[in-house]
Amino acid sequence: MTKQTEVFSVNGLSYSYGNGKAALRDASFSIEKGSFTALLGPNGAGKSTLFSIATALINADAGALKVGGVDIVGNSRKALSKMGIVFQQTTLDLDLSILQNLRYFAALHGLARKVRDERIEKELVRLDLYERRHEKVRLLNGGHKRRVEIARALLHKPEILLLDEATVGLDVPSRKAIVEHVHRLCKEDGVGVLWATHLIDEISLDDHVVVLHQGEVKTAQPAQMMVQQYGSLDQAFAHFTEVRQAS
Ligand SMILES: Nc1ncnc2c1ncn2[C@@H]1O[C@H](COP(=O)(O)OP(=O)(O)OP(=O)(O)O)[C@@H](O)[C@H]1O
Repeated sequence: MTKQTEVFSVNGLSYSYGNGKAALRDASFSIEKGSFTALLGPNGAGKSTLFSIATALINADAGALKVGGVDIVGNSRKALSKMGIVFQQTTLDLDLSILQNLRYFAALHGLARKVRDERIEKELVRLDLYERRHEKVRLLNGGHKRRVEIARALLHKPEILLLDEATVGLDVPSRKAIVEHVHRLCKEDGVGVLWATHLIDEISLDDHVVVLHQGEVKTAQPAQMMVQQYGSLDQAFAHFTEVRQAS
């Protein structure tokens, strides 16, 4: 039975691209409401494959993925309405303004004008972008584009926010600002977060960590416990993946 506070779960998930190698193998973990879960894995671990299944781009060969208790297979519309997503590559329209991008997305979700405007204002204010709302997205730097994508992903009030390597290509201050903002969202809004990364320094001691390696979930536990057991997150990661992380 789905726990009341569980906003995302994968259970025995497997997928192969048909080349005889499993991109995901019997992967299981779950995310509670308001929890920040880092999906930590080196390149090729299977993170993007998991995101493709979560967004109904591909169907798993076996196992189940649920969003707010709703199975993505057969109910993808309902499951996706409970999920916000920020992909690795930007999916904003660069020739539209920030506001136009957000309004377009709000329309896709059928938000009424008043609700739409209130939510857009709230998200842009707390991301420090409200004054720039009429600027074309093309003119924004990478960090600000990411902020707009995060604002957009929250407009329909998802229970879970999925971010796939959201800080790739950003400078250190922009990365830090985004990591901090998303952690705040968990606390302030109670949204669950799945944060795919290969960068250990993006993880806080209060987070949960799922280590994915060669398609397998090697461990899923609080960061604090990993540190207690292995001395540091770096050492824990090395233990579970048997590779030292390149910086
Ligand atoms: N379209 C595809 N066709 C065949 N194999 C694929 C395809 N996409 C991914 N793979 C393979 O599946 C495995 C998991 O890849 P995936 O992209 O999910 O990992 P990842 O953790 O997201 O890595 P990265 O951070 O490099 O994107 C890898 O072995 C990869 O080579």
